[in-house]
Amino acid sequence: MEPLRGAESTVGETTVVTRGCRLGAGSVRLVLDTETRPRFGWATPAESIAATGAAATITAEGPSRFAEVRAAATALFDRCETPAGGLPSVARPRLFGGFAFHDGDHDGADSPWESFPGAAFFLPEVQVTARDGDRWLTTAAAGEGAADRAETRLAAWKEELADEPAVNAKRRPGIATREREPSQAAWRDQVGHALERVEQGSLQKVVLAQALRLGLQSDLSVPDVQARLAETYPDCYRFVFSPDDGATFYGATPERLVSLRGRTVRTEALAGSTGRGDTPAEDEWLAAELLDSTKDIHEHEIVAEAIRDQLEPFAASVRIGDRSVRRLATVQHLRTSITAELADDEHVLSLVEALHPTPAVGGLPPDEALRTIRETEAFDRGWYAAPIGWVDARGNGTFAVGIRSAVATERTATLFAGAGIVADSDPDREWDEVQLKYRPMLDELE
Ligand SMILES: C=C(O[C@H]1C=CC=C(C(=O)O)[C@@H]1O)C(=O)O
Repeated sequence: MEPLRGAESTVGETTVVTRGCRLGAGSVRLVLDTETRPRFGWATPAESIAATGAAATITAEGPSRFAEVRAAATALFDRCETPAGGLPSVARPRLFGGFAFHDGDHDGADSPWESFPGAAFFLPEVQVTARDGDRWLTTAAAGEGAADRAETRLAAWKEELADEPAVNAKRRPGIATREREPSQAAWRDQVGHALERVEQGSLQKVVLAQALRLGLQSDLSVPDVQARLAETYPDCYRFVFSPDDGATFYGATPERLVSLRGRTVRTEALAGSTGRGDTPAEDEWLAAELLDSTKDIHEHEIVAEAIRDQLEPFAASVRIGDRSVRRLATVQHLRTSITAELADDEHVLSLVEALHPTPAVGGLPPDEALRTIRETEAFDRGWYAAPIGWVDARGNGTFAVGIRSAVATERTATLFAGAGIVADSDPDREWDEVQLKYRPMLDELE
């Protein structure tokens, strides 16, 4: 069907019909394995979702992409007919997608992001949600005969999902070639230039990233990778998005940008890192050192304060939790949870727009940091470190920050990772930190 573009939306003409039913226990893997595009996967400790096929799509470009998607999403849900009696919240249709990191084009050499617009969302033809030991199937169809098609789809997928094929997710593709951007020598120069700006006082913090381009020895199965990441990173947001037959963006990110339920906002500051120890005692020692590190606390507080400042105009109250250590398989981070109660009803995409990019992935002041990133990084960030997630008809939703991520085709993968540069940052230590942040994606490929 016609894409529903943010600016030139055709949504007003379209009626979308949704249907849903309960399926019972099981996984959502079969939907992720489908050849149909777009496809989206989302897994948290609370729920797993797989979605495929587009009953409607929304795309937008440039700085107004957040507002355009918000307007098109609202218009689309206004045209959505749900079954009489409604659907339980777990089974309600959602729009899945995300945004590019930068406002404008940033075409580095050989960008792997060709099939990723500035913003892309879709209302899936098929959505399966697993939560609390149950699975729910939701189907949608648009235009003429929509109700019949949504019902036929429901019956067909209900049957399809009754049998779960056994899958062996153990095989990794293997790595044939590696290409780093930048080299370690060039990185030292880049961090040196950023530090000069910090010393001059025009910049407090900038997050510089690196890219690792891999050629793979055999075909990559992203659903297999996601199954393995569920074992190693169960507490992270595990996501997969293939907008079309081109590349797939996937990752296991520890960082929530924002979630909104009613008027309750949950977000966090995650910045400041150290490694894992070989023993529990060494882990504890590293965590204690991190909690005591003036440089890391400074790097972290810039993020916590910026998030509080961005939320305050929307909020009746903002609560900043205690600083703690978030321990992941290969790294440990400083983390502060931040919650807010909104003064009025808001759409989650308004909060996404206000918060992105936090200084955990951009820097401070934001404009100077973004300029430094554009002038320094010789590759296209694409959707790396940008908001990815879902939104529903009520304007609720959850968005993660797309770090610990890769963009891949069957035989190539480009991994991204970055580090916050502040006064006192040491280029070689930051280099080592970036290598640790590649591990979640790298370990699943080699
Ligand atoms: C930018 C990344 O991590 C951010 C999140 C946690 C800790 C970070 C740090 O210590 O630099 C970064 O701000 C990345 O993983 O690519």
